[in-house]
Amino acid sequence: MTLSAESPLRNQLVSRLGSRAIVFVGLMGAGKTSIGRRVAQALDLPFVDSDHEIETVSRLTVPELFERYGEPEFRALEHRVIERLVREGAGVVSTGGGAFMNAQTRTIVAEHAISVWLKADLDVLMDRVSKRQTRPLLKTADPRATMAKLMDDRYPTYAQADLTIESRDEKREVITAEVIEALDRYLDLATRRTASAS
Ligand SMILES: Nc1ncnc2c1ncn2[C@@H]1O[C@H](COP(=O)(O)OP(=O)(O)O)[C@@H](O)[C@H]1O
Ligand SMILES: O=C(O)C1=C[C@@H](OP(=O)(O)O)[C@@H](O)[C@H](O)C1
Ligand SMILES: [Mg+2]
Repeated sequence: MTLSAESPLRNQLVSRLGSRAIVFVGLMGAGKTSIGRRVAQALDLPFVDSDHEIETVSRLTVPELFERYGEPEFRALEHRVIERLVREGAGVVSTGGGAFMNAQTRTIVAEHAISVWLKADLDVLMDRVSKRQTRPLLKTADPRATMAKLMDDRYPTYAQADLTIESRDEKREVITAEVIEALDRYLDLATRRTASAS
């Protein structure tokens, strides 16, 4: 899906968005980084991936951060980075899979952003994460069982996001278009509600 910067649909959506960011949440492999980037491109908005931003500010990779300083330090930095990005209204922000589990991060996101949960089933997630070995949490004896446990632990929390999109085995362009349509419907409804209340 490509919307030109002058497209009326794009302009209406972006104007209804105001200073809010669009924040992607969901498990590793759900497509937050790749779909987030495409949504930003289609809407002509800036794109930031929180893992990438963390790597820039720390000058370490995510696996190096986990190894040298441990997960709690990574989580603290992740919260600070996301808080800054979301408060800045930084366009589209794709978070790492654990970020939305932090209650303070969820509060900041609820106040300053529209959250989109990319939801995928276990087979899809495992297929996608198997291509790269860059996720420390999956360096276990049984990564599939680890991912299944993370689904159980995290899905009730991801479900608190404003929108849920099934990130199934479909072309990235199809999922991107579905996200934009869902955002458009959500913002349209919110605008109507505000208009009828005033
Ligand atoms: N709809 C899709 N179809 C095929 N591959 C996909 C799709 N969405 C994401 N991917 C691929 O799956 C891998 C994981 O996606 P990524 O965006 O890094 O997920 P996340 O940031 O949620 O962990 C990447 O190689 C990405 O290109
Ligand atoms: O689920 C998690 O806790 C993590 C997800 C990763 O990001 P992606 O979800 O983009 O893979 C990255 O932040 C880190 O490895 C921890
Ligand atoms: Mg990612």
